Amino acid sequence: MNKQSKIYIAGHRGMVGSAIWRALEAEGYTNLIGKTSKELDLRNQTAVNNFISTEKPDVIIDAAAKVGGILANSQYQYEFLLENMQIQNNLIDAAHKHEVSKFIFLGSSCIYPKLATQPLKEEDLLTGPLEPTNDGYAIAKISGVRLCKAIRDQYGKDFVSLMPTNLYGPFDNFDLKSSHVLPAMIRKFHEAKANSEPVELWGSGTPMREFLHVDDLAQAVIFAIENKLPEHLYNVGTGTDVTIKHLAETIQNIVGHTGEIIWDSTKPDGTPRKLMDVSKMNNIGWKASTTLEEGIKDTYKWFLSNVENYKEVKM
Ligand SMILES: NC(=O)c1ccc[n+]([C@@H]2O[C@H](COP(=O)([O-])OP(=O)(O)OC[C@H]3O[C@@H](n4cnc5c(N)ncnc54)[C@H](OP(=O)(O)O)[C@@H]3O)[C@@H](O)[C@H]2O)c1
Ligand SMILES: C[C@@H]1O[C@H](OP(=O)(O)OP(=O)(O)OC[C@H]2O[C@@H](n3cnc4c(=O)[nH]c(N)nc43)[C@H](O)[C@@H]2O)[C@@H](O)[C@H](O)[C@@H]1O
Repeated sequence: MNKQSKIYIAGHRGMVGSAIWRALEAEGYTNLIGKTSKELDLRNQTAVNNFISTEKPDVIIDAAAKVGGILANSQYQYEFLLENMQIQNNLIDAAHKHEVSKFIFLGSSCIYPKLATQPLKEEDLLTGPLEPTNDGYAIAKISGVRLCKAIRDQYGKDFVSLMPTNLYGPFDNFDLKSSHVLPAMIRKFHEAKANSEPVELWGSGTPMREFLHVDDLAQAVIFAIENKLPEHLYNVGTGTDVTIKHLAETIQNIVGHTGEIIWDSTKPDGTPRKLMDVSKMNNIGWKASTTLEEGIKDTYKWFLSNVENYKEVKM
């Protein structure tokens, strides 16, 4: 790819899409295109097909999806399964029909079996039952991985799937019903700190999670744009994880909250652990560089400048 290649970032206003856009601009890419969901509903097959046939991008990055934390995923399984399959099927098939030369599909670490041996290797895919709280979302993402693999194997095209671990950073979703844990904790501790009120967190605090700053993921995507990756599927993470309790204490310290933490055991824990084996991606040349503490500080700083504009998401 050269710096004038036309790159369509589906979902360019989201946390991931906007980070990829910023990173590509910073690298000197000049021909980026994006559409909001109002301008182009990616669930609409005809509209997607027309858009891709008119624009003829060289590269498509699929960062558009219905995304949410553990509660939203478990409550809206139908929408997470259906809408994600619609969005990715429409994009992948239009890219195939209109000779897009590179397609980067973004999935998630929840595609791997709930109780797979840790750390999770790419080869663990489809070797056991999924975590029930995100079964719909995971099945949609697995089908996206397999669709890209089928095109790659059958037609020799450069379609590749990157599986990021739990992500966070600027433009994250801070809506408490639909967000992931890290932005939820930032908001909860921030709002409780003035009066040292107690903060209620979900589950037992014992599950372990790996967290990657979204700017590091953006670098992995640029790496995949600039290199033809030899395999169809790569894990993208830091290779280290922490307990949810440790995450809570770290965020509590950074935000400056001094009140009590209460664990609400009526809320689900989800999968006990999902640490990625990132050796494949590390061995070909990409590595995460942001520490969890630096990343949380950066995200809290962003949150403070945008505190008036919480993204309240209707699932
Ligand atoms: N967040 C994480 O922890 C995480 C972890 C692993 C993988 N990922 C993956 O990364 C990708 C992006 O996630 P994110 O966190 O950036 O989510 P996000 O902030 O919610 O952004 C999602 C984007 O998708 C677009 N979108 C959703 N439905 C659409 C539709 N019907 N038509 C057109 N556009 C639509 C939205 O567009 P509008 O803004 O225009 O409505 C939005 O920009 C997803 O594939 C997700 O699975 C995320
Ligand atoms: C990356 C995504 O991760 C999602 O799983 P998953 O890591 O459990 O998603 P999270 O919603 O980030 O939750 C991670 C852990 O943090 C706990 N937690 C504690 N307090 C809170 C809180 O206030 N809000 C939230 N949201 N969690 C909280 C939650 O119970 C769970 O054990 C999947 O459902 C998706 O499919 C996707 O893979």
